[in-house]
Amino acid sequence: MSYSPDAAAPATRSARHVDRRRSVQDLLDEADASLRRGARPGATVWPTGFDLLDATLDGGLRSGELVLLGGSEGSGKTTIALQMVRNAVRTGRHAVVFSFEHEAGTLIQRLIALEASGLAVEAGQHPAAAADVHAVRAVFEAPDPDRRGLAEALAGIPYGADALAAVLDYAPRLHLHESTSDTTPAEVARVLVEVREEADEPPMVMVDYLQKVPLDGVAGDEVARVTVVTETLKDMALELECPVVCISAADRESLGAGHRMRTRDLRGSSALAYEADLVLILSSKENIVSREHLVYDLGSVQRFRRWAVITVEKNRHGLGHVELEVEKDFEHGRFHPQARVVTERLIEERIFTT
Ligand SMILES: Nc1ncnc2c1ncn2[C@@H]1O[C@H](COP(=O)(O)OP(=O)(O)OP(=O)(O)O)[C@@H](O)[C@H]1O
Repeated sequence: MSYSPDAAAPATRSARHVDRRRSVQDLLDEADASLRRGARPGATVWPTGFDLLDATLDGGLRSGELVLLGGSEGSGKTTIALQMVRNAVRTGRHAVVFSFEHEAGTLIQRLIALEASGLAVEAGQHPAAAADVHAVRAVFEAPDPDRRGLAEALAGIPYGADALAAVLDYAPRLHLHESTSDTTPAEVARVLVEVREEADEPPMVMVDYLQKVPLDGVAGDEVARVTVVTETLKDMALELECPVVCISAADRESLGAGHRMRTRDLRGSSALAYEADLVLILSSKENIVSREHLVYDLGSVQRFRRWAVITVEKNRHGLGHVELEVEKDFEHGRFHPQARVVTERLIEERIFTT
């Protein structure tokens, strides 16, 4: 399988599909030969690491899939996507994060805090016993007159040294790309081809976020641009056999009071919904829980605020319209990995705005 960065040019889409014709006989022979070689004829599965989400997705994300992750500002889109990437690289896989939003240093600090929190839980402690993102950032930003280096500096905060060791375990397989207005789809493809060759396997891909991917030479408005970027990223996922997880911004109107975000609210184009294999929408629970759960229990808003609801809006290969919830631990740049099915009734439109 080869993939040229030139193939990211939109005009080549239909041409490549003509060459992709195969008879069912050929495909079955190939699957048979794979099994006889001890290889896997089906798609590679990438567990997200969130137990119930993986169960809903028959194991996790698949090579060739375009996954859209939407949600309101600050709902935790970067956090959950980075955690999925971290879960993949921890199992020995490779990954590339194209970050138009955050600097690499910020993401690394979040990863160290995430590991610290997980280690505290493993040791039977509350996550709060571990250094949080603020404490990790302080280590990175403090002068080190004794020139002790990172490991020793992090040893000064709870679980810091072990958290660094945990990150170092997967660090060679995780690539962070500080993306800019030069990071066109062709550049994304070039980087992915490079990583795929180095790793000798397809990497998981995260794009934060889709509407920021620039396009040269495509006339028209944002709808036209988002359509081409979405189609191109889907093609890339198929050609390079990677799962591509794209964070997607929402239309400004949908962020207003009284609205529960849906796939149709993702900014730019109906192509987003058509091309995606999986659409996940993240919401803070207190914004979308039905009124009766709020009025009789005054403490419930505070409790619901600790939880985020992941709505599986589209799932091309399985059950859709599933509502799961995960507990936030944003102080440590993560969610608790044990998800639950939402038992409260959720609303279509948001009722309370505070
Ligand atoms: N150190 C921290 N302690 C507590 N909360 C934090 C910390 N850093 C970030 N947060 C909060 O964590 C939440 C999730 O951040 P994240 O970057 O994942 O959100 P997002 O949905 O990607 O946001 P955006 O749409 O603004 O990019 C945000 O509400 C943010 O305010």
